[in-house]
Amino acid sequence: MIPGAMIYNQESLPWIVQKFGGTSIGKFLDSIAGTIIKSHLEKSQVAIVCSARSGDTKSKGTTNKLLKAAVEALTPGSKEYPRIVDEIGQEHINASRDLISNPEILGELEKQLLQDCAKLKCFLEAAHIIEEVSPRSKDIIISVGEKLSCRIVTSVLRDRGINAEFINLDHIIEQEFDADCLDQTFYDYLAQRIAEAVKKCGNRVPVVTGFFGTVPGSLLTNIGRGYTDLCAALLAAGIGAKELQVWKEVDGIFTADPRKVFNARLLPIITPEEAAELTYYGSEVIHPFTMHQVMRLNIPIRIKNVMNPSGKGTVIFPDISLKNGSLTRLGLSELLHQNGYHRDMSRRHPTAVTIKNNIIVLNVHSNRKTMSHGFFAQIFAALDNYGIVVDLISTSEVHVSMALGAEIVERDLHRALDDLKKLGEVDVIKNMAILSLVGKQMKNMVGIAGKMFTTLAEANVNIEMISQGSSEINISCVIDEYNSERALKVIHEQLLNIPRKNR
Ligand SMILES: Nc1ncnc2c1ncn2[C@@H]1O[C@H](COP(=O)(O)OP(=O)(O)O)[C@@H](O)[C@H]1O
Ligand SMILES: N[C@@H](CC(=O)OP(=O)(O)O)C(=O)O
Repeated sequence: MIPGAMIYNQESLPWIVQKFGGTSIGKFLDSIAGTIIKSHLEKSQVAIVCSARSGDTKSKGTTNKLLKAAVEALTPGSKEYPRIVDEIGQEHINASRDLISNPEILGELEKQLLQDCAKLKCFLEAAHIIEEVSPRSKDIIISVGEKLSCRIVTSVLRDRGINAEFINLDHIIEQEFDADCLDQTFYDYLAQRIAEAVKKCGNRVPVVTGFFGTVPGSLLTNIGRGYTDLCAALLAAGIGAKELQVWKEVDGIFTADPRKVFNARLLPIITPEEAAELTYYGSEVIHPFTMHQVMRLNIPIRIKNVMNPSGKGTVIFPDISLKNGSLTRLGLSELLHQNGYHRDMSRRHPTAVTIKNNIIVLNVHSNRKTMSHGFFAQIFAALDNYGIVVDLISTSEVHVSMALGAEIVERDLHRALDDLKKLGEVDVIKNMAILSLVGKQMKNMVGIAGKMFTTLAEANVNIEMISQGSSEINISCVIDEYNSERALKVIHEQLLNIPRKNR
């Protein structure tokens, strides 16, 4: 390359999609732009998808601040929401000044950032006047986070000699869809639309807002927080990428949360079902909708660490790779054996253990002496009426125990309880945790449940409820949240701390 010449995507190379989370952009943009993206451009065409910027933690990040501004806009006489927007604007300008040396690029960027913030202030002002923030308005408010973040990333890349282009997905959805039934047709449409937007960039490196437009029924309601992972997966699917890389601040997926279990092992490979189960039950490494969109097209996901870019990370590999032989092409069949999988993809040992805190248990004991048909149906109808999702369930003929995430609105819970009390005796236990042992086809591992519960008993951990679903992949129990970290550690020690030669 001629010194000083701009770097572009090279059309003959295969695509990879790289997704960067908010805290990574907040803390490591210098190395993301200067090292990570640059080095991948040598072997691939790269498309970047970014979340809204966060400082040290997601809880103090831009998306949470924007949601707070939306709440403030509804508070009579509040002066807080314009202040929050100014604070967000200033943080982004400060970050840009720290990272960009070219005065022209910086000047243009600051102008754009100020414009986005001014527009947001007007929007919030209007919401304040009409005293209404609809789900759709909330989406528009949070979309500013990804816009500001992607503008900075694009400018920093240009400053480092990479010819990047900002892509805003605000208006990507032009067709009508039924908000109550966002099926694969909708996701296929989105994948194709996002890919079209990216292809319009030609050989410039696309920097795509992880926020994707007017999702019917609202993005926050129908997809939820962490939606950027799904956006990246849809782009990977639409563009036919050879790999989706999700960059985080952890080396990959471990046998347990590495912040809590210090000798947790990094898993070089994992099946999508196992990754989904871990994500759902507390190890929030990737948005749960992400997996399906890429796996169905045989595209692997690699979780990598922005603080350790040369690490291999964890590969979530598509099961179908096994069937059509592409696993060998991906260089994974050897890895598969080394990592405790049999050829039929069952596991020799459990894969990981995870904890989901902040759980409520509901016990319903039927008031009839004999089983009346419709008892279960009535329970689920009562919960469904108030949009309450059940994480785990265990039943006998006249007794149902359910574990629910405690983020349920208190009012909805009370109303559901009133309905449930008509069916029988109900008791509610708060501050509980779900402990899940995950592993593909665990039902074939004779004695594993026995070992799990003996280990907990020996550690004096009382079990409130047990569930081994038909999924074959998860044995879960509900324990007191107070015991959760200790339980995680003993289960890891006894069931996952497997000597290398036996793995
Ligand atoms: N089994 C697991 N493997 C890896 N990380 C896990 C696991 N369980 C929980 N975690 C936690 O998930 C977090 C995900 O990475 P991080 O980059 O910090 O998140 P985010 O992108 O949401 O900011 C880590 O902080 C890690 O401690
Ligand atoms: N900014 C959004 C979207 C997102 O995907 O975030 P992250 O990639 O940092 O989890 C959120 O906070 O939910």
